[in-house]
Amino acid sequence: MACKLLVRKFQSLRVILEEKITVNRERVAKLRRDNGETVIDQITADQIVKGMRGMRALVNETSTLDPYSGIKFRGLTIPECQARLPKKHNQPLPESVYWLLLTGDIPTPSQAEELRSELASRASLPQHIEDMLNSLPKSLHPMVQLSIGVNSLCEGNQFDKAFKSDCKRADYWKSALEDALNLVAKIPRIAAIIYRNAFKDGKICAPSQSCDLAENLGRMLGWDDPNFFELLRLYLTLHSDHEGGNVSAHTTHLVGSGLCDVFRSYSSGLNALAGPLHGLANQEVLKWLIELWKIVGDNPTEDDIRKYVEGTMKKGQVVPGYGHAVLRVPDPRFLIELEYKKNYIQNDPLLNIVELCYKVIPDMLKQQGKAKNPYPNVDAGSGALLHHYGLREYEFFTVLFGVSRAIGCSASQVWDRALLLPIERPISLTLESLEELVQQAKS
Ligand SMILES: CC(=O)SCCNC(=O)CCNC(=O)[C@H](O)C(C)(C)COP(=O)(O)OP(=O)(O)OC[C@H]1O[C@@H](n2cnc3c(N)ncnc32)[C@H](O)[C@@H]1OP(=O)(O)O
Ligand SMILES: O=C([O-])CC(=O)C(=O)O
Repeated sequence: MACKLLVRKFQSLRVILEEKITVNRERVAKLRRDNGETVIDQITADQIVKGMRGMRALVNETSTLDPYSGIKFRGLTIPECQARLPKKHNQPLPESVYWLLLTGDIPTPSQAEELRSELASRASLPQHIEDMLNSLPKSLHPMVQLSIGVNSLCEGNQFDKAFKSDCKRADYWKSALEDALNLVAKIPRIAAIIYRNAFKDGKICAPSQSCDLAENLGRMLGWDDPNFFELLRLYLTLHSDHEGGNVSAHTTHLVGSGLCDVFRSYSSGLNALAGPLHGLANQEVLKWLIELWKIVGDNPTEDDIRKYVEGTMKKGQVVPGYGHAVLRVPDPRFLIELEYKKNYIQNDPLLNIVELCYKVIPDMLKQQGKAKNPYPNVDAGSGALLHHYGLREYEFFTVLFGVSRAIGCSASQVWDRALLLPIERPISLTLESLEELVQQAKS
């Protein structure tokens, strides 16, 4: 018996995906048939001991990252997404970003609306998950709470049902899509409950059927400010995806490759995001900036900033928000954050400090001579923008990153199942065997 149609109400997205999946499966089959044994790259010993940097080893359809021009979502830069995707006010709707990442197509306004309405209809949580979240200690880091909340969504997931039934492997993507839609629809409410419990009075409004994902998130967090919703739309676009090799996307992909459903895979991805060298930098930057602001006041000089940065470096710490494993230019996402400040925000002292840091820090990192990329990344500016609109509890910031990254990671997981990608299982080496391999390669 064939797998039942799980995405009943959602024919257009499903039909579009089905057509594209058929074409892309044929591409994979042809690639393997004609060129499966073709050597396309070499690996150095350095890459093996230095975090696989530059090693091209994963298939990921949703986005690509160029060291010099930055991220492209399905071939579109973020400014192109801002110009071409259906939007509300001036920023793309998160739903249109999701449609783009899932299908590779720019949605029509009615397709974006269809997805908006579908996600809004799924935005509430089962009562027992709300109760469970409400029972967590307020002191538990918000990212741990988010990971627990997302993990708990796996109960009754469609992917496990399909796996345990006689659903064909070729149809797994359909249940993966169903779960992916639920993840993206429900994660804003998990995030908002965590925020309201940890930092406010625990009361929270219900999600609205008529709002987009960003406005619903903003309202449930407790805001009633269209400008904040607009910032959230930008934030959700900027952080949604960064090709497949970053720590959170790669973790999600790896866990999913063992055929874990998207909730458990992404819960693992969230734990990966919570590392200070990755998504937690979002929080670390603001903590660092607030300390700097306290010391230097509203109108610091470049020398004031230099002194503070020197202090960070002398302690042997990284300057948060600077550097990148792939990018070799200022992160285009950071430049868009500065542009947003220029267009919408007059004279915010903390954001002025962010700009002054950008003038001073790259030269200092160049002088230090260690960081391969001395420029700011996305985390250098996003927290100060949230701070401007009154969201100041920086321990919560990476949760918003996690809400956004669910869009890219879950779209990728649908494609992992669509392309029938197998369990990921590379081979590790002991130092001894690596030394031997190096000797063999040289002789
Ligand atoms: C959403 C994101 O995940 S964006 C990244 C967010 N993270 C941060 O902002 C934290 C600060 N930045 C960093 O720690 C790093 O630049 C990373 C993790 C982003 C990239 O790491 P890598 O690819 O290993 O960087 P790179 O190859 O340039 O590192 C070389 C050396 O420069 C140092 N370095 C890199 N960035 C910085 C920095 N911002 N401040 C000080 N030193 C740095 C590294 O610690 C490393 O030192 P070591 O040789 O003593 O071990
Ligand atoms: O690409 C990376 O390694 C980190 C990053 O900027 C992201 O995940 O957004």
